[in-house]
Amino acid sequence: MAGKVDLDGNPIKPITICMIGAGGFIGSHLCEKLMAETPHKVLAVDVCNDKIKHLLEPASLAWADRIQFHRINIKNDSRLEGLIKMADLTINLAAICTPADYNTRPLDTIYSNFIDALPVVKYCSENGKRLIHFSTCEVYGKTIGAFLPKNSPLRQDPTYYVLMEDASPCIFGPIEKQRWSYACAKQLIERLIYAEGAENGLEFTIVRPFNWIGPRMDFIPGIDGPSEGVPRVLACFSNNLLRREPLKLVDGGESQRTFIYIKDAIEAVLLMIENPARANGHIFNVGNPNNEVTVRQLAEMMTQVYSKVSGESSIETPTIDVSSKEFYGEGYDDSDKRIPDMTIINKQLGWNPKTSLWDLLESTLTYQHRTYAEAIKQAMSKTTAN
Ligand SMILES: NC(=O)c1ccc[n+]([C@@H]2O[C@H](COP(=O)([O-])OP(=O)(O)OC[C@H]3O[C@@H](n4cnc5c(N)ncnc54)[C@H](O)[C@@H]3O)[C@@H](O)[C@H]2O)c1
Ligand SMILES: O=c1ccn([C@@H]2O[C@H](COP(=O)(O)OP(=O)(O)O[C@H]3OC[C@](O)(CO)[C@H]3O)[C@@H](O)[C@H]2O)c(=O)[nH]1
Repeated sequence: MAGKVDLDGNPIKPITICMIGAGGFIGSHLCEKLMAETPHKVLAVDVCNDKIKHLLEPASLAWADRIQFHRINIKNDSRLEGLIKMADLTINLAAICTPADYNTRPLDTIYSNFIDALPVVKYCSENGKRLIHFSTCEVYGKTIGAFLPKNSPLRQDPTYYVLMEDASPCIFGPIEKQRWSYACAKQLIERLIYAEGAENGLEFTIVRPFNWIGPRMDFIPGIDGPSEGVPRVLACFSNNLLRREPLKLVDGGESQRTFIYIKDAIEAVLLMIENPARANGHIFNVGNPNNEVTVRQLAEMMTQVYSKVSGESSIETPTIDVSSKEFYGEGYDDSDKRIPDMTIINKQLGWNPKTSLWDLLESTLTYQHRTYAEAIKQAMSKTTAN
C-alpha cells in the first residue's frame, strides 16, 4: 500500500469516505476492496449490515479501526449531515433498485431515488464535500433503434443503439408505464447534481452502472429474502436453478443486456475515488460492451454453467415463457438493449473491463451453489413433509 500513486504520479493520501448504502451488493464489494487494498477509512451507512458483517467483526481484523457501521435510515436521521462533514468524500449508493418495485411501489421508488437523495447532495454542496453518486444505465431508457421498423438495416448501425453519456437522449415510455418511475427519478437527481456543479461548484462524479453482477447480489426468495419477493435477473435465475425449476423468460427473453463482473466494476470506482481531478464533473458509463446477450441466451448460459459447477444435470424443460404482466404486474415496460460507450471512462481513467460472461457466471454460480444449495434442499424437504 505504501507509496501508491494516482494516474498522474501524485501520492494518494488516505481519506475518509462516507458510504451510504454500504450494506448492499455494490457497497459490500467496495468496502471489501477499500479495506483490503487501500489505507482509506469508511463510515458505512445503511439500514442493514448483513452483507458486510465479515468486515466489521471480529474486532481483531486488520482494518478494524478503518471501518465503522452507522445504522441510519437517511430518510429521517439528523446524524447524516455530521457524517458527511466528517468525511472527505461521500458515495451515495442508497436506493430502491429492483425492477419489480418500480411499477408496484412507484411512490417509494421515486422518494428513494430522488427525494431521499436530495439532502445528501445539499449537505455535500453546502459543506464543500466531494460526491460520487450512483445513478443507472436505465436513464437512457429505450434505444433510438427500438423505434425503427423491425426490418430496418439502421437497427444494425451503432449510432442507433450505443449509449453515450454526453450525446444519447433519455427515452422513457408513457407515465402509465410506471416502470420508468425509477429511471425518471434517477435522471432528475443527475440533473440536480449537475446543476449544483455548474451553479455552486459541487465536485461530483455520476456513475451509470450497466448490470453489475456477482456474489451477494440481492437475495434468494424464501432463504434470505421474502418468499414472494422478486429480485433482479441473476438472483431470479439462480433461485430457479437451485430449486430445479424452469427459468422464467419475461416476454420471450428478447431484451438484451451487457453484464459486467462486480470485481471489474469496483476497479473503476476505485480509480474514480483516487483520481478526483480526472473524475470530477464527469458522468461515467461502467459496463462491459463485450458481454452482450439476450435474456434467453443468459438463461441458457446460466443453465450450462450451473450444471458444470453443481455437477447436476439440467432439467428437461430449462425455460418457460411468461408475460411481463403476469411476472411484474401492470405498468411494466423494458429497455430493449444496453451497450455502453466506453470513450469517456477510457480517456479519463484508462479503465477497461476484463472478465468474460462465462467466467463471471462460473465464479458467481459457484458462490450461489456453495451458499444456498443446502439451505434450499432443507427448505424444500420441509415443504414436502408438510
Ligand atoms: N447493481 C447494478 O447493476 C446497478 C445497476 C444500475 C444502478 N445501480 C445503482 O447502484 C446503487 C447500489 O445498487 P446495489 O445493486 O448495490 O443495490 P442494493 O439494493 O444491494 O444496495 C442498496 C443499499 O442501500 C440501502 N438503502 C436503501 N435505502 C436506504 C435508506 N433510506 N437509508 C439507508 N440505507 C438505505 C439498502 O439497505 C441497500 O443495502 C443504487 O443506487 C442503484 O440504483 C446498480
Ligand atoms: O426471472 C426473470 C427476471 C428478469 N427477467 C428479464 O431480465 C432482464 C433484466 O432484468 P433485471 O436484471 O432484473 O433488471 P433490468 O436490467 O431490467 O434493470 C436493472 O438495470 C440496472 C438497474 O438500475 C439496477 O440493477 C435495474 O433497474 C429484463 O428484461 C427482465 O424482464 C426475466 O426474463 N426473468
